[in-house]
Amino acid sequence: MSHLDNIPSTPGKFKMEKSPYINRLRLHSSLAKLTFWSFVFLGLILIFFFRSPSSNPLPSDLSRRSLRTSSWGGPAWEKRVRSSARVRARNGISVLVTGAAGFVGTHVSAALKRRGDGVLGLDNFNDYYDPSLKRSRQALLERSGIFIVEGDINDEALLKKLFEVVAFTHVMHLAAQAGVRYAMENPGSYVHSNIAGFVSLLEVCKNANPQPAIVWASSSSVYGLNTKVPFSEKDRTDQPASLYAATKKAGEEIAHTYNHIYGLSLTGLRFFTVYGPWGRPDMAYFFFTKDILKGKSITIFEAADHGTVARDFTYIDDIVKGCLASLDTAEKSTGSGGKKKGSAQLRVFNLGNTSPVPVSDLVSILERQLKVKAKKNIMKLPRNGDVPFTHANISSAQRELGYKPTTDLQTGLKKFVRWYLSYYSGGKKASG
Ligand SMILES: O=C(O)[C@H]1O[C@H](OP(=O)(O)OP(=O)(O)OC[C@H]2O[C@@H](n3ccc(=O)[nH]c3=O)[C@H](O)[C@@H]2O)[C@H](O)[C@@H](O)[C@H]1O
Repeated sequence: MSHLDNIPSTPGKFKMEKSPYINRLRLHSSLAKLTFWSFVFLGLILIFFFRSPSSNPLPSDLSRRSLRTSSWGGPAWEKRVRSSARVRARNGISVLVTGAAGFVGTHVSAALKRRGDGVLGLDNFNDYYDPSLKRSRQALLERSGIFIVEGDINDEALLKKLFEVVAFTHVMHLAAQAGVRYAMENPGSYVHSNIAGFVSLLEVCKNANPQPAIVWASSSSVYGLNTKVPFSEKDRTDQPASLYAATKKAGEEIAHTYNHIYGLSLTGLRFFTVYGPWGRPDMAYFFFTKDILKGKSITIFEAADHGTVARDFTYIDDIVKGCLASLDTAEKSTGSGGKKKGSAQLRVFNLGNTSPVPVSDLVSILERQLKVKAKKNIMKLPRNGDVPFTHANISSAQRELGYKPTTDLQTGLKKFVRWYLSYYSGGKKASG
């Protein structure tokens, strides 16, 4: 019988005085096991921290929509960031564009780069609509030397790092959860992007030294159920019809707070139903085009008593001009390192087209341009966030920014249809 045969099967019953040698052996083996498992545990913790720079766990519905920050940092990454943000024109500005792979973000980034400004993009590439369209926009921007960092505006560590690498003079904040109807399906995503994300960005901007001037996307939807037209910036904005509108309105109040406490220069732009090439597949003009071409029926909403539903559709190039003029006229923030040194600029502008068009007319224009008759299904405007009409008064933007829209819906849709046909005939499938 060997010594080991004496070890009782139940360790707790082992008697030290009876077998001191075996006891020592057990003690050594326990210590070895303890050390081994401690190393494994430590290793797992290290792997977890090194692999996720964004340590905030996200709610499952948000993580599903791929909002996690992918890996960033390191000398090669910093070099790309610096090179993309390098100003090439005399008196140029360096701009961090959030939501750069989005519809407006792509157009604004490209326009800034064209005039020699430094541009760095940031986008989380979530799957609210077909991410492959966002990747195509990214490829387009890459060709003109714009790098889009893949990350979420809620990732303050990443934002801080970006400001350490580049002293941005301006932020064009376009990252948002858009869409008025989707807010009933996924309300959390609106709070996450439009409120928490905006605060996270402002926190980093307020601590930056120098603080950047910020221009950001509000929305025509803040006018909610107002009946007085055209909508003016002086009108009330306290009756939002959707959670989307409510989060944009909250953004305007949050902007006031950061301007008041920290001296951040902030300009909010109330966009009116922006459309055009590289647009958003969740918007009516886009999916109407897709469905008309497929022979699928489309639903056209009508207001009470068969009333017309109309929008002040605004072409993307006009919006881009308004964005650039806002950046160019933005005064510097007055604070530094989180401290206010004096009062700073706080502005809100309508950027619309000033000529509302009934949705039924939008459909007629599409039918003519696509040379296909739409199968129409008329339905009462559902109570899901939609408002019956929008109409912008743009006198303030005209005066302060020199903003003057020049593209009517017919001309703008022609450009959109041309892009749509060429993009989706190139092997891409319209989805989302
Ligand atoms: O200005 C804004 O701030 C917002 O503009 C946009 O919202 P909206 O003006 O509602 O655009 P969009 O959905 O294209 O519906 C257009 C019209 O088609 C009607 N509509 C819509 C769907 C449908 O099936 N049938 C229909 O008639 C519908 O009733 C409406 O009259 C952005 O999506 C939003 O993110 C925000 O930026």
